[in-house]
Amino acid sequence: MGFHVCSQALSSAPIHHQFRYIHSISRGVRRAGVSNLRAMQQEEELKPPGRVRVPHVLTVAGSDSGAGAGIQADMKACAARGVYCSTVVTAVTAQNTVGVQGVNIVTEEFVREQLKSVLSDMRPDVVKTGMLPSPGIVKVLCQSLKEFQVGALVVDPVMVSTSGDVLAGSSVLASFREELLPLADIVTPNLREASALLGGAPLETVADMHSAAKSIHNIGPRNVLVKGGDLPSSSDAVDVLFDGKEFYEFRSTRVNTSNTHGTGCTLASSIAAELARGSSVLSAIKIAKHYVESALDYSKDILIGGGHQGPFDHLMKLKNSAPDLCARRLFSPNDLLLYAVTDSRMNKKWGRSMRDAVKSAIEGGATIVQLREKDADTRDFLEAAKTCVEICRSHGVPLLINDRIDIALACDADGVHVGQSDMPARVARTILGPDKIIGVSCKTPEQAEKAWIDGADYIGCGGVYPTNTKENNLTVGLDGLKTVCLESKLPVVAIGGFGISNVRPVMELGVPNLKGVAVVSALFDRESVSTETQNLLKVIIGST
Ligand SMILES: Nc1ncnc2c1ncn2[C@@H]1O[C@H](COP(=O)(O)OP(=O)(O)OP(=O)(O)O)[C@@H](O)[C@H]1O
Ligand SMILES: Cc1ncc(CO)c(N)n1
Ligand SMILES: [Mg+2]
Repeated sequence: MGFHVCSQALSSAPIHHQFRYIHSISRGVRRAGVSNLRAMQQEEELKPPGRVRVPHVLTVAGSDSGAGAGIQADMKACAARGVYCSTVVTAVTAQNTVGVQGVNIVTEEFVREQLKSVLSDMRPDVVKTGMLPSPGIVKVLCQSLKEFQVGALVVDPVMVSTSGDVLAGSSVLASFREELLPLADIVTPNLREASALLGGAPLETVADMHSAAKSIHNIGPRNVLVKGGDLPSSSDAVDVLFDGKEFYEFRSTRVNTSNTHGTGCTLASSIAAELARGSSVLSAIKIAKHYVESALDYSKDILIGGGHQGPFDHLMKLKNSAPDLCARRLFSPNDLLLYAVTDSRMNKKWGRSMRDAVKSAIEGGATIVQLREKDADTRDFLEAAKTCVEICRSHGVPLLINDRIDIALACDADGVHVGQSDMPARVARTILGPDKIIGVSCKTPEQAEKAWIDGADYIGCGGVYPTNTKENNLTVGLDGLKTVCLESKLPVVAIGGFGISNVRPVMELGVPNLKGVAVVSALFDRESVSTETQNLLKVIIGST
């Protein structure tokens, strides 16, 4: 995305959090009352020791039953940006990807009550408004904003949904112009809303957006962002900001998708979220726009609903549980049956690339693959790992990386395997999140218990037989393996010195937790990896 005119304004300002931008960005809401800074200083003094205040946006908006726009979009956007979001509901809509089927307006009295509950107690940093369906509700809001001061006010002047349905009638226009906009730090109309605020002349070009931004600024808001998501002729998604002095154009690549329901609400609440985190207006817009573009790009091929405009995925996670889209599925202990661990030295010895080694193992029937790379440069390893992820994913086989959490994240592997002196599993889980697979090497029941507590998915136990792929490695033997398996709450894969000749006794131990064997030399220190894998698999299946 490009940012024009004034990029130096984007350098991030010092982080004194709320106090800083309260001085710098806003006037309207605070001008009406006594110093908010003093109130916040007092609050800071009263804060119990050891507790931290978190950035907080209050959204005053309508509910969208389809959850792509409105209150639901605001909450998801704030959550995605790490900001708490409280909600005052102004209307409940029956809405889906086809359009708006019904609107039920909340009474002015009850909007007032919700505002009072939140503003008097929870002290949001920023208020963001969306659907305000009646002049009475706008009035109640403006009164509350004057009574309980906030750090900034972001107004998304929602009037008509993209489906063409009216969410706030023309009677609200006058209230917007006369009461709400003069209090706003930033107002974010789309093309139709900008046109309506200015009496109806259509906006068709970026030049029109510039003059509209300037005219709306005369109504009183401190900043005006005219959004060009619906500009028909533009290959970029261009938004124009006027701050009273200068124009700024924010451009991002137009994502080719029909899943754009709620982009406007999302942009405005992301701007509010960044303001709450202490950004300047310019930085907040830049970050918010980049976020919307990323979320649209991530969601461009998801399918929710049969209408012409679908929602998108604010948290960019939904595809994790859609196997059709990324061929990644949740970990199953049965994946451990024949676990192939690559070895860089063996690959070198046999003149194979990591990619070819992995491909042959999968062709032979390996059910999970771990890349164990001790020699390569990080950059080379990453490139090879990316290729292996593609191969594994196209075969539905999980791919793990030994030890290197950074590589696992960078190549989007399915998880990691860590040893007792690598990154602790608990930290790995925090970094990788709940969806990645984590395995831990364990030799004792105590280590297995710790792996379970730390949130691992399986343990690797060994070396069972002596092996030369690991120096100074204590052998636990079949008895040690059995003890760990009986105690472990996690599924176990046995490792260490396995081949066709000695795998059977392991599989015949008869402990339910033992789910498979992990093999290095017997697959990769051989002429044909796929043949060896196939033959070993036959023995394993034969003995289970
Ligand atoms: N296809 C797209 N690709 C990238 N950015 C987009 C796309 N569509 C909209 N945007 C961006 O999303 C933001 C919201 O723009 P838009 O003009 O669609 O608002 P809106 O019409 O109020 O949204 P809503 O659909 O919620 O009513 C803007 O920053 C816009 O540039
Ligand atoms: C409730 C609600 N607010 C805002 C919009 C605008 O996208 C919508 N469609 N629905
Ligand atoms: Mg739109």
